[in-house]
Parts: sequence; C-alpha cells; structure tokens
Amino acid sequence: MYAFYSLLVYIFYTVFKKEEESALGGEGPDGATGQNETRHVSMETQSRRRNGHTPSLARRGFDGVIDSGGSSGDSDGLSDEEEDDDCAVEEDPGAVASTPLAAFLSFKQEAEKRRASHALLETGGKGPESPLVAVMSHLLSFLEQYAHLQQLQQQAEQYRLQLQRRRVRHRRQVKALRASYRRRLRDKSSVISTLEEAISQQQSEGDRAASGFQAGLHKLVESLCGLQGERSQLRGELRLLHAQLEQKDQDRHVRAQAFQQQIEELKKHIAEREDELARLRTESGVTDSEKRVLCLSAENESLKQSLTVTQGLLQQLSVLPSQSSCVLLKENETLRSRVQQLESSLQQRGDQLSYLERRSEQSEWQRCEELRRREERLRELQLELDKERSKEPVVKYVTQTVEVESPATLRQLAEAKEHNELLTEKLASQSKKYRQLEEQLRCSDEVSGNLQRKIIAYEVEIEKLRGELLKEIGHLEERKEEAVKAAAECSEQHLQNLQEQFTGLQRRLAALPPTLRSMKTDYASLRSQVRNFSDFYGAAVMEAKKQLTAVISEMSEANKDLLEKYRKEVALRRKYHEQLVELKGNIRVLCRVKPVLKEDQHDEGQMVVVTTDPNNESAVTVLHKGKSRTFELDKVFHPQATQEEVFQEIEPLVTSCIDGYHVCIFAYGQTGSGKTYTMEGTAENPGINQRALKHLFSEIEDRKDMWTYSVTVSSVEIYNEVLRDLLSKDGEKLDIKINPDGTGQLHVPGLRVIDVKSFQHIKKILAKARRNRVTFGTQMNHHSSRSHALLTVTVLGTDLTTGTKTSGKLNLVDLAGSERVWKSGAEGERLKEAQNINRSLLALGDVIQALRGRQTHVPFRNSRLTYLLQDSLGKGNKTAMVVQISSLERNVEETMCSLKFAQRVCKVELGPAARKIETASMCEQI
Ligand SMILES: Nc1ncnc2c1ncn2[C@@H]1O[C@H](COP(=O)(O)OP(=O)(O)OP(=O)(O)O)[C@@H](O)[C@H]1O
Repeated sequence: MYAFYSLLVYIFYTVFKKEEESALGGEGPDGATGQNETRHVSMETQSRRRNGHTPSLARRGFDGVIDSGGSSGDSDGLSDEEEDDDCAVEEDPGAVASTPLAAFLSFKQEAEKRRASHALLETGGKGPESPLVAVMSHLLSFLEQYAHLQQLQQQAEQYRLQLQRRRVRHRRQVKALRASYRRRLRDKSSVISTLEEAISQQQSEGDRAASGFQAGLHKLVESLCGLQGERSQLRGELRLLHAQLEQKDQDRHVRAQAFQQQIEELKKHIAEREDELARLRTESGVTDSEKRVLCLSAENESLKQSLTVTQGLLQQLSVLPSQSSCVLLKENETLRSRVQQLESSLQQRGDQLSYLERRSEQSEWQRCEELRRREERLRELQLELDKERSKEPVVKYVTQTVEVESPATLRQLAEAKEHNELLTEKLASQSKKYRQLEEQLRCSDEVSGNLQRKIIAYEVEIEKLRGELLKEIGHLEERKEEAVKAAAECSEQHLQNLQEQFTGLQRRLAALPPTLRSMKTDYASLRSQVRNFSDFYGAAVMEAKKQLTAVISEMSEANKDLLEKYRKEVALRRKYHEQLVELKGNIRVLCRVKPVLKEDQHDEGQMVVVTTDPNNESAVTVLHKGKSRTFELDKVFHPQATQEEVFQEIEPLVTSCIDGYHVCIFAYGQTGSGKTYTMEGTAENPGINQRALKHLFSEIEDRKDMWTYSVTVSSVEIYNEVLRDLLSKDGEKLDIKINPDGTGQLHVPGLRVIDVKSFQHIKKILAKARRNRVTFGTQMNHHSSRSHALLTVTVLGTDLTTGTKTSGKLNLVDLAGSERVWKSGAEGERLKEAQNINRSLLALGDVIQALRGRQTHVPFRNSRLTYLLQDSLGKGNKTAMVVQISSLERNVEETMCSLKFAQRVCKVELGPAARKIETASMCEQI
C-alpha cells in the first residue's frame, strides 16, 4: 500500500514537472519532447484503458465536444468535406485521454476504487483517513478542474479554427459564384455569337451581295448600317438621277419638240421655198433662189448635226440602267457635264434660232421687198411682156433654162425629204428605245424596292434579336444579382451565427481567467506542498526499492537453486537414459527437420506439416491426411538447429571410438532432405564428418601424455552396387572380402587407407572424397548424391604406461536418398540408380528388422551397403542414425516412411557395446 502511494506520488510529480516544463518552454501538449518524456506513462494509461479503465473525465470531455460539434454541424448544413473536417476536430479531445494528465486521472479512478474497496473491508472500526490520502484527493480535484479548463481552452481554439475555416469557405463560395456568373456570361455570349453566325449564314444564303460579309451579328449590323447608308445615298443618287433623267427627258422632249418644230418649220420653209421657187420659176430669175437653197441646205446640215448629237445622247441614256450604281454616279457626273454642254449648245441653238429668226425676218422683209420689187418688176415685165410679145424666142430660152435647173433642185428636195423621213424613223426608234429604257428603269426600281423591303425585314429581325438578347442579358443580370444577394445573405447569416458563437466563447473565455487565477494559486500552494512532500516520498521510494531488491534477490536465489536442480535432474535423466540405451545396446535415432529454404518456397504444396515440441526434445508430430501423428525418437532437432548442436549429440559416440569402440553414424532420409548437409556440411559450416575428426584429434592431443594414437582414413562409395575408392585417382572397383588374418572381420583389398597426422590433412582428404563422389541433378535435388558414401576412420591407440592397445572404428555414412522413382523424375541410368539405391536401403531395412527381431540370421550380405556396415551394425557396436526429414506437405509421404523406419530402428537392441582392446599379452574383449 505504502509502495503504491509512493509510486502514485512519483507519477504525479513527473506529470506536474512535465506540465511545468512545457508551460515554461512554450511547447504545446503535442510537443515532441513532451511526447517522448511521457510516453511510458501514456502507454501505461492506454494499456489500462484497454483493460476497461477509460478515464471518465476524458470521456466526458470527448462527449461534450462531440455534442457541441454535432449541433453546430447540423445547424450549419455543411458539406461532407466540412463535416469530415469537423470530425477531425472532434477527435482531438480523444487525444486528451492520452496525455499524462489523463493518465494520471485514470490513476485517480483506480485509487478511488481501491479506497472504496478498502472502506468496505475496513468496516468503520478504523481511524480517520490518512493525511496523504486527503492531500491526494485535494490534488486530484484540482487536477480535474485544471483538465476541465484545458478542455475549455481547446474547445475555444477549435471554435476559432472553425470560424476561420468558415470564413475561408465563405470567401471561396463567393469566388466560385463570381466565377460561375462569369462563366455563364461567357456561355451566353458564345450562344449569341453562334446565333449571329447562324443568322449570317442565312443572310449569306439569301443575299448574294452579302456573301463576303463577316460572321457575327455586330459586323452584319454594321455592314447593314453601311449598306443602309449606301442604299440611302444610292437612293438619293437614284432620285437625283431620276430627277435628272426626268429633267433630261423633259429637255429631250422639249428639244425633240423644238427640233420637231424646227423640222416642221424647216419643212414649212422648204415648202415655202419650193413654192417660192416654183413661183420664182414661173415668175422670176434663178440666182437668188439658188442662194436661198444653198442657205437652207446649210441650215439643214446644221440641224442634221444637232440631231446626231441628240441621238448620241439618247443612246448614252439607254446604256445607263444596265450600269451599276457607282458607274451611274460617274455617268451622272458626265451626264451633268453633257447636260451643261447640251444646255450651252441649246443656248447656242437658241441664239442661232433667234439669229435665224432675225435673218428669216430680214429675209422675209427682203423677200417682201423682193416680192414687192418683183411685183413691180413683174408689172414692169408684164408691161415689157406685153411689149415684147412680139419677141417670143427669148422667153422660150429662159423657160428652158428654168426647166433645165428645176429637176436638180427637185432631186435635192427629194433627197432632203428622204433624209427627213429617215430621221423621223430614227427618231421613232429612239423613242422606242427610250420607252424600253424607262421599262428597265422601272424594273430596277422594283428590284431595289424588293431589296429595300428585305433589308427592312432583316433590320426588323435584327432589332427583334437584339431586343431578345438584351432581355436575356437583363434576365441573367437579375438572376446573378439574386444569386449574389442570396449568397451574401447566407454567408452574412453564417458569419453572424459564427460571430455570435465566437462572442459567446469569448464571453466564456473572459469569465475563465478569474477561475484560472484562483486555480493557479491553488496549484502554487499545492506545488509547494508537493515539493515538501518530495523528501517524504523519496524516502518511501527508497524503502520500497530496498524491499523490492531484497525480494528480487531472494527470488533470483530461489530461481537459481531451482534451475540448478532442474539441470541436474535433466542431466541425471539423460545419463540414466543413456545408460539404459547403452545397456540395451540400442541404436540411437536422431531426427533432423530440414528448414524451409528459399528455393522450396517457390513450389506448390509448401505448407508445413511437421512440428517439433520445444518442451519435448524427443517428439516430432506430422500432420498426415488430416491426422497428426507423433513419433518418439531419441532426439529431435528443430529446423533451426545448428550443425554444432547436432554434433554435440554425436560427440560422445565419437569419443568412444578413441576408447576402442566400433561406432557407426549414418544419415538416412529422402533425397534432398539434408543428409549430405548434416554429414559433410559446407566449407563455412562443416558437418559431422569434419567436426568428428576435429574432435578426435583434439582428444588425442589431450591424451597424448598417456596414449599414443594412429589414425587412418579410407573412403568408399557404393554406386549401383559397385564399390569405388573415393581416395584413389582412378576410382577403381573394389570388392569386400573376409580378412585373411582370421579375425573374421571384413576387408576390402586394394582400398587406399591413408595415415592422417593432423586435422588439416583430413580436411584435404575429405575434400577429395567429396569431389570424387557421384552426384547428379534430380527434380528433388540439384546436386543429389547418387551413391552411399562411407568414411571409415580407424583409431589405434596404445597406452604408454601399460602398452594396452585399443582399436576403434568410426563409420560415417551418407546414404543415397531414398526416393520415389516417379517423383524424382528418374529415367534410364537414373532409374537404374534409383532402383539400386532403393534396393540397398531395403536391405538395410531388412537388416534392421532382423536385428530388432533378434533373429539368428541377419541378412547383411543382401547388399554391399549392409555387408560393409556389418562391423558397425552388428552386436556390441554403437550406432546412431540421423533421420533427415522435410517439413513440407508435398514430402509428407516420404517423411512418414522415414519416421516409421526410424521408429523401427529405435527399437533395435544391439546389446551392450564392446570395447576392442588388446593387452600386451593377450587379446581380450571387455
Ligand atoms: N539444415 C539445413 N540448413 C540449411 N540448408 C540445408 C539444411 N539441410 C539441407 N540443406 C540444403 O538442402 C539442399 C539439399 O541438401 P542435401 O544435398 O544435403 O540433401 P541430401 O539428403 O543429401 O540429398 P541426396 O540424397 O539427393 O543427396 C542443399 O542445398 C543443402 O545445403
């Protein structure tokens, strides 16, 4: 109890120290240093929480924040993302529980619980509560308040953060609205432009003249306006031209009438002249008449010229409608100048006419005068005629002359008349052309009227579209205004809400400092109390430590004793077991489980079915066909067992070889199960062979003061039932024979036996034997040993004091792999090998069976292997078999076979081992 309180106070002090440091250092509660310093406390708290001790205060704070967060979340109607943010914020108070303070509070709960339980136990009869407990409860209530304050501060911080986030979100919303409004405007303008394009396309289809216009309504409107301007200008020009034409028409009419009148007058004049001429012909002389005819002809010519000019003008006028309006303009100009010219010529004509009138008046006057004179003359001539009636031939001559001249004048007159008729015809055709031109002009007027109507229709349509467009824009503007207004209202409301919340929080915060101050004073006083208290709890802790140390040392002492006893017990058990085995002469059977290697993991069926029991070193369990079967052997090595561990188990047998025993150690198992690895090992991690010889030499070295030893080594392999020397160069075939020395022991004539002096020497020999061994790759093992390899070490010892001789033999056998022919993929030569291997292993099994059944006949000779091992497998020998097994499911059948065989071997009793010893005088067997 005392120790518990001491511990509690220590934790409390640590927590306070940390809080103080963080406050001074300005680090937040999440500071990395703080975390590091309090990690052990937090971990302890978490573990307690896992056991159901959730601090009530922390949970309360967490719930409170969730409630407030939840209500605000509902009222805000935030998006999922925002709600996620809120959740993230809500989780923070949960973190409070993991602070040292919360951890400490959990202690408080426990303390309260314990107090309650104590109160129940100590039913009233006890004295008042200890001062330490009172101080602690006071302290804890303060801490509770302090924690509450921290939570409130955190809440305020969270609210501030929320407010900031919402402001940012509001700004983003406004931005997004603006952007969407702009986007919509852009969309509308693109719709308008597409409309304009469509209109322009229609326009271009309908109006050939507008084919060159640019797409776009504005341009169209502009061009239409331009066209309108041009049209009105053209209209004006046309009107002007019309007026001019009318004017010219009138002029032409007037002129034609004038010409007509002139012609009429001229005709009249001609008629008059003709009359006059006729009259003159009849009445007077020729000379004046001729002059007048000449004069009239000249006038006639000038009239003809003016007529030609008028005709030319008329022709030009007929060309006018077919020309374009711009050409018309130019023509108009030229026409104006022409009209001016015509006016001037008309003026001239007028002048000429007045001149002619004057002259006509003059000539009339002259003619009257002449007539008067002629009348007078006629009278005179009448008178003379009367007188000259008698002079008839002279008159006749004159008449003839008149008659002679008169036909020429008549011809001229006829020609003039003809010419006149021609001119009249031309005039008629010109009038016709004029009418046609008028018709054309009317047609063009109609066309221009149609065009005008079309333009007006287009204008109306454009106006309509413009109106619609403006209406749409107005509509959009209204909607935008509404949206912006709504968003602004919403955000304002939001802001107002948040501000209200913020103000509430600020109010609450403002109310907090006095409480905080009072708490701080409480805290300071408590701290001082705690500081004084530190000496007290320091002593308590020391005391508790001492007690603990004492208890621990006591316990460790007891443990040591127990361990020692246990070890002794195990060693004793082992010794007894070994003695029993030795007495019985059993073959020791060891089992080694091959670890699952990388190369095995790529294959299928890699489930592990073999398990070893760490508490029982002699049991191995195999899961076979859904059933698990346990095999009891002398020793089971788990997959991680080292080469050294395996050798440790064999070592006594090796040592006994020096003492003069025949020992046989052989590895048995399916191909690829690790036989060669166990017996030979690798260069870096040698197996039993090397280790055994090393041990032999070290033992010999140890005994060199009392014993002298000679070690010889030979190595053979049995491949396809043929014995081969692994140490000779040519690998000659050998045979097994009975030794002719009469001992009855087997011997192999021609076998190379090498004297070995040192371990280094033996290493080379072993390497040579390994090289010479037959290996091939099979589906089961890439370097499968296809033969049984036998390393025989003979140790002959001589006791230096007594001269006693010992002859020990160590047979180290690496059997070829037992395998299923179909599984190893053997064919041809490999099949033959496999069959031989299996046959010799079967023979080994038969030998084991016979030995086990204590049969009188043991079939050693059934195979070369058993024949060769006869020495070591027979009675009085020490034999150990290492059964190699694979732990993978795909090899479970072979594993079962090997273990069954091992179990059979286990039960073989060879009888007590016999030492091969020879005293100086006699040969005896003990
Ligand atoms: N305990 C082990 N630790 C590591 N590797 C092992 C172990 N046992 C066997 N191996 C490896 O497994 C492979 C096959 O072993 P090994 O050649 O010794 O089998 P084997 O029983 O002699 O086969 P075979 O009968 O075909 O000659 C070798 O590469 C070997 O290094």
